[in-house]
Amino acid sequence: MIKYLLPSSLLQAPPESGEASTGQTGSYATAIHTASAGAWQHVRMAAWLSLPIGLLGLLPSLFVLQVYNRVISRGGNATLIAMVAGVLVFLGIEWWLRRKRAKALREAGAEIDYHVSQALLASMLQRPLLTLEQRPASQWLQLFRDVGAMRSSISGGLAGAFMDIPMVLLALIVIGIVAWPVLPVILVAMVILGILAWWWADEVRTGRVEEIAQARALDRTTTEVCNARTTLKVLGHDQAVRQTWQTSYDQWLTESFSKNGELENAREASTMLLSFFSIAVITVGAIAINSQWMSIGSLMAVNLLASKALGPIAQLAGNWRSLARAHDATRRLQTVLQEPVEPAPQNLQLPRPQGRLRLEQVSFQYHAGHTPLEQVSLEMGPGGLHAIVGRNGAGKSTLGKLLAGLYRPTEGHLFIDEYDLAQFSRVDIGQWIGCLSQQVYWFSGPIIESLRMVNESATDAQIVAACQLSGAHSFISRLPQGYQTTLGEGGAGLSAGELRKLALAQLFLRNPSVLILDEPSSDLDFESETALLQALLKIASKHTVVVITHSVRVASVAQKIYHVCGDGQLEVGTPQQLLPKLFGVRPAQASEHTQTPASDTLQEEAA
Ligand SMILES: Nc1ncnc2c1ncn2[C@@H]1O[C@H](COP(=O)(O)OP(=O)(O)OP(=O)(O)O)[C@@H](O)[C@H]1O
Repeated sequence: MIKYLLPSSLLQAPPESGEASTGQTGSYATAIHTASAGAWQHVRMAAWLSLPIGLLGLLPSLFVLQVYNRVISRGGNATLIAMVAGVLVFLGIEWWLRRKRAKALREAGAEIDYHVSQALLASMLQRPLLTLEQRPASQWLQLFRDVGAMRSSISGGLAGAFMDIPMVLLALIVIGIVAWPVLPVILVAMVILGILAWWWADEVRTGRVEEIAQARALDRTTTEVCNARTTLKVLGHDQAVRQTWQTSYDQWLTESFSKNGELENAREASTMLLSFFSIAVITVGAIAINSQWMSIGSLMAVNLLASKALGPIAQLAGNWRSLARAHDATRRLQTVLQEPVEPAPQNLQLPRPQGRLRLEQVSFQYHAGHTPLEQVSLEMGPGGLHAIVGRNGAGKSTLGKLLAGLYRPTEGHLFIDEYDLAQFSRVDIGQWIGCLSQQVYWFSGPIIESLRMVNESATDAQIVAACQLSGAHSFISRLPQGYQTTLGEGGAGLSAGELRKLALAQLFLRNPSVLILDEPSSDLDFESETALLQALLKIASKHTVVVITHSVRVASVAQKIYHVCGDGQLEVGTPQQLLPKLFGVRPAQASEHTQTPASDTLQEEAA
């Protein structure tokens, strides 16, 4: 049955896809197929249960037939009581079987939801940063909602209607036996309802494309407005945004309203047709009774049987929309799940590198065509503080992301010690290369839990030491609940500088060989920047520290400066060589406020 509810082409395991350079193309491509195979046993169970349910569904009509033909004419009350008792018992059994069938279908839906949701989340987290950045959050949310659409097509009313189709056949057989003169009327009714259901299915399907496009546009706008709510408040010019949102909303509402209207028409028309055919059955039946071709009991029974025969077909017409939605959802999910992901973690304990980074003829080009780096070769570390500088948009963060293994070079190779980074997943690389990005996102919840998230085995002493090193300990200590303070979404409740210090503490807790920090001091006050520089200098004695910065103070204490020129080229030199040219100052002037700590405040276990 899954085959009918979901696009059958997707339920076959896709052919082995050609492996991309990452080696993991389509590793989740079979997720829907696997989930459907898992759900199949529940669906099969539901299908088997449908047979006795179908048979028991005939009982009320046979009961009516017997009451009219035997009980009323012969006045046998004892027979009636026995028959009622029997029917009640069988109704109880039918109710129990129906509950079991509904549970089996729910389990089938849950099986699909569970596996596909997990595959979707894993594939989202495991895809290269560059492709991750290309799909907005609203589209990811839509995909997770799509999983729900798949589930409800299996466990909702539509699946029940499909399961009841065998009942249609049984009902027709009984009608043929007890009331053959009305059989043609019912067959004609079935054909008309079937044609209408098919025709509406096509209507729904063709209209869905436009409706989906409008719904997506609305989702995108709504997500952006929600993300930018504080900015809008600050700027105080929400009128333009309201206008954009309203336009998008109106377009979606108009489309959805007209599609809903068509479906309502389909549903109402089905109900009216059922009533019409009921009258037609009674009329033909009455003529047949008058001609003594059948009894009144048969007519009463056939009235009940007709609803059993026509009900599932009428229900299908009303449920096409959810079938169309499930089809679209499954196709979208399948496309996304087939997209390339990064290699899976190697789970191999390799010797920890010392932290020597080497770029060999590396070029990097964005899909849009921009090439921030062209044939760049360089070496950093092991150890030491290295500053990457350059004008806005020159390509500093791009270089940082390449060094962190977040972007893969378009050409050339990148090594950490003797290892080529191309062979590792981001999870593997993450043990050795830690990265603090320009935008820090903090998860809601107690501070201590978010800190522990990055290193579950960290002791309390190590967490406190990492916070002391990053400068977070002093402000956390002043909070009434200290480390147990619960922060809101995105770290609401703390300042940008405080959040940056917390993110730094997380980075220190991971204790990587190489630390890459993208503008770590951008939100920090003068004193905090001084403290950070002292901490970084100390860490740089044992680790390779790469800082992307616009700060002349940071650049002045670096062992080497890497100037990203913006034309794809890179200039390397000491602060003495490059500071006067790039910042117009001498290193001594820039670093006069930065002294290495007199006492050893660095907690070795944290770094
Ligand atoms: N995901 C992306 N897709 C396409 N182009 C991008 C992407 N990210 C950055 N760019 C482009 O690449 C160039 C370098 O960006 P990058 O973020 O590396 O600059 P930067 O030197 O770090 O700038 P800033 O000092 O402003 O942070 C920019 O021109 C930018 O428009």
